[in-house]
Amino acid sequence: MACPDRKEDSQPRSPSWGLKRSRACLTQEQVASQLAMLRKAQEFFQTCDVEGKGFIARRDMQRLHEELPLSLQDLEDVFDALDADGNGFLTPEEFATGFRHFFSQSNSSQENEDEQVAQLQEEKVYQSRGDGDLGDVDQDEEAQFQMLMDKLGAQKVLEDESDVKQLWLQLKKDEPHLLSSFEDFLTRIFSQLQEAHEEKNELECALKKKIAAYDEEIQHLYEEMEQQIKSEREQFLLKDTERFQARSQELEKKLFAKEQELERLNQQQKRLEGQCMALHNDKHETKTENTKLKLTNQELAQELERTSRELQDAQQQLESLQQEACKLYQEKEMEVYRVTESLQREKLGLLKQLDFLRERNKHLRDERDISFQKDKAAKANTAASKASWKQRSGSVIGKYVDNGGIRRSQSEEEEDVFSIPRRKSSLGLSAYPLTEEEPGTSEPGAGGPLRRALRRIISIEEDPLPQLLDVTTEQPLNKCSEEEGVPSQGAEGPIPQAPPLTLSPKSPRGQPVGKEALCREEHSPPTPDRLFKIVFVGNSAVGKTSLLRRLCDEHFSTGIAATVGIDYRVKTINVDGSQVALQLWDTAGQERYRCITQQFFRKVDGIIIVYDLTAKESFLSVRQWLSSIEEAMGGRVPVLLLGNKLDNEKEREVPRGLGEQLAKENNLIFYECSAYSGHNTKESLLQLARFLKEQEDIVREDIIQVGRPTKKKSCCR
Ligand SMILES: Nc1nc2c(ncn2[C@@H]2O[C@H](COP(=O)(O)OP(=O)(O)OP(=O)(O)O)[C@@H](O)[C@H]2O)c(=O)[nH]1
Ligand SMILES: [Ca+2]
Ligand SMILES: [Mg+2]
Repeated sequence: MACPDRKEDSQPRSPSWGLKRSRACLTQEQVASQLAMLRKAQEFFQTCDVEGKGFIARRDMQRLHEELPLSLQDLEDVFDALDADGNGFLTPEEFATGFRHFFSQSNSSQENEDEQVAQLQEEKVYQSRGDGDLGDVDQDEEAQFQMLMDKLGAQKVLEDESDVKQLWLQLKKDEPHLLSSFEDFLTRIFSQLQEAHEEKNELECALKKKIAAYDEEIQHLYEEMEQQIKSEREQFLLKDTERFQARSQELEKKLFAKEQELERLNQQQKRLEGQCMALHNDKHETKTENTKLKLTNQELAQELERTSRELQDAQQQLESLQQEACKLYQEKEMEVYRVTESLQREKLGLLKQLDFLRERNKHLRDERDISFQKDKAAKANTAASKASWKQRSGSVIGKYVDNGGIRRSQSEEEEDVFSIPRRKSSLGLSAYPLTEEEPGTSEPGAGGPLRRALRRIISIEEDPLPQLLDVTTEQPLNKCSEEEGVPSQGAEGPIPQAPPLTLSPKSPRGQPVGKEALCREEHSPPTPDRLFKIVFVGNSAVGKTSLLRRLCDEHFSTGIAATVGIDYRVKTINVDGSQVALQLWDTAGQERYRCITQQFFRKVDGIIIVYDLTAKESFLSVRQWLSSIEEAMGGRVPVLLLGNKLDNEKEREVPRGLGEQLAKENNLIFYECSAYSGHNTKESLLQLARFLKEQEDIVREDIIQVGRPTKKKSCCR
């Protein structure tokens, strides 16, 4: 823009410009000028775009300030005017369009100026003419020429009419006939020029249109490109966003997984913490328990110490008691020995008496025979003589002389009288000397000796009841003490009172204590041929007394008081065809009576340990009972273990298996029974009795084989 300005300024009225203007009336000339203008515009554009960017920025325009005589503000205005779309850049097209526009404007202003100049020149010519001598003629000619010009419309085409005017004036003057030709020529020329001018305008218009179309196309392309870039960018952004989203999703997933993992770990940690806490608590509890147990342990140890001290004391006491007992025993033995001696002396006396009586008897028989023969002769007195004999036979001797039937009752009587001194002389001496002498002294054919030899040698009379028993007032016990009591009074002098005929070979031993009970129960069966002494032991309230009552009375009585001291009953049972009398001793289970009970162990044939299967501790005490039996008898006695109260199954505390196991371990006979229902009571007793019988049978065989007396008791266990 500055460039044309500059050219305008530099050559405003140059003759070449006037030529150009005249040429522009022609189409070719117009095109050529347009091209030249474009070139110029291109040149100017390149000048402005020093860096060759392809566009001009505002900055580039401002640089021209130094080269052009324009202010910065002017340059700014120029730039704004050229920047048609106002984007701050001037494309070559914009530049060219602007340039052309500017040019055309400046051209039209130039034309106006030119016209004015021409008028001024014409005025000057006219003035000069007016100034000359030819004033009127010239004015005429001038008017004519002007009219011609006007007619031709030359003003529009010609810039300088002076040449044509001079030529026209010359012709008019010199050759007026040519003037019309010249005027025709001018008319033709001017019309052609007019046409060319119009053509040029048309071309210019077309060019403008084309440029506009071109610009539009470029604009369009530019827009398209921009659109494309935009879409590309959007696409790229979209892709990027997608990628980003995918990536973020992936990351989110990962994050989620991590979070879950974290959660899981957290939970695990919590669980572990809980466990830790629980363990800690446990530990704490265990610790406290431990300390408690330690304390208890210490206490127990102290108690143990105390108990062992007490035990020691008790042992010492026991030892002293034992020594005392031993002394007493020896004293007793001595006394027994003395009594036995006196008895033997007594026996010798009695034997002498017996001899005497036999003699006497013989004598009497002889006498009777004689009198009988005498009476035969005198038959009238038969009845009287019979009566007198009966009265006699009432005497003791008569009884003795009588048959076996009488002999039995006699032996009973005899026992009543004699058994007591013999019971008193018990303990070891027993009836041995008696039985040895008896075969010789007794009548042959009495049938007794062998049988008696096989009989049980020891009977319960050998065991004086402990003095404590005198306290108990149970019926059998009273009888026992009565029996004991009566003869003991006469023990000092039994010989004078006893009739001489009482020593019977048929009486192997005294009737056992409690024979009354036995006789009461067993009236019909014959006298039992064996007797065993059995003792019931076990904790208090296990049902020993109840069992005894069930066995002897065959009923269960409620509300039994705890047994005090010792009591007994006799029960005869049939064991495989033979009658066996069982002397059943009931002991007190309470702790304070234990020492009394233990004294009984030494002289028993069998022991029944009872426990209550609904009370565990009673079962646990069984081992204590076993050891005290072992202590007293050395394990030589058969033991029956009874678990009582089987009827009360729902309160059972001791499983059957435990009882069986204990029995197996200690080689015991074992039953579970009920005194209440009677279940297994007889069966168990029968089993024990059978065992005792078989055991005794073996001993008997041994005695027969060896042919000498053996100690009765044998071990079965
Ligand atoms: N259900 C049931 N109760 C029984 C049975 N035997 C005994 N009893 C009860 O057990 C309690 C004690 O019985 P006792 O026979 O006096 O016991 P004990 O062993 O003689 O006791 P001490 O004399 O103190 O040694 C009583 O209340 C009886 O009724 C039984 O077989 N079944
Ligand atoms: Ca622009
Ligand atoms: Mg009892």
